[in-house]
Amino acid sequence: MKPVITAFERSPDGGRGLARDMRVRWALEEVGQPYDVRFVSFKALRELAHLAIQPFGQIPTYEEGELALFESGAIVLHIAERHGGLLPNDPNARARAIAWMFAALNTVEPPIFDRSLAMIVEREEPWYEQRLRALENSIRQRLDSLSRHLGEAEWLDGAFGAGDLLMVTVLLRLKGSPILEDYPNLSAYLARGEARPAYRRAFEAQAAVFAASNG
Ligand SMILES: N[C@@H](CCC(=O)N[C@@H](CSCc1ccc([N+](=O)[O-])cc1)C(=O)NCC(=O)O)C(=O)O
Repeated sequence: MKPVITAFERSPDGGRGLARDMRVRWALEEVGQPYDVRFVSFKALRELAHLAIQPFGQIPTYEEGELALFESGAIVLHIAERHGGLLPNDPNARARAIAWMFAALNTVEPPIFDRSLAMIVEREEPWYEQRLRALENSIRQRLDSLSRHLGEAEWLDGAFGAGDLLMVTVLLRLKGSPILEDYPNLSAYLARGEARPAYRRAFEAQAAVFAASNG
């Protein structure tokens, strides 16, 4: 049975893969699991039918038989647990890989996401420049630590896994920014993620949705 995920019928990110269905698409492509997409409008996000599976009125969701899941990180973890290839079998290595999933979403993503949101909705505020500087300092603090951990390694902890998948989608939001260019090993790490065939298939799929909605 093919799982069904939800995504924006018209993504505000212009097909750049920043909406969080991208990480679910990528995980499904990495494990070779075909899936269907139910596209939702911003209006539909607020309707009871969607709130019943996503209490915060957002995408993505993941439905498979009786299971309905929300939270992109939890969905990636579920996919990794149901299929091989995204988490190590060794219990300690698996636990460390899950720690990196949390680090991506809980430690690194927040200032990066908040900066991208601030640059859209807070530009006119009197305190915008100060807030932007504070957010960029927080981002640099996180990237200093991440860059130091990664060093010249290919992935965060051994083979590519769910923690790398999430971390790459987090860093994607900084692609092309002067901040990321200050960390050559993180720019190369992002490029390695983007070069994966499964990433390319997921990226092209979400980009095609935007192109079709823009047609
Ligand atoms: N913690 C949740 C967060 C999900 C989430 O942020 N969903 C967003 C889309 S991805 C975040 C996002 C939003 C916009 C852009 N963009 O580039 O315009 C990119 C990414 C959403 O549904 N927003 C609609 C709403 O809240 O009303 C998860 O990880 O699943």
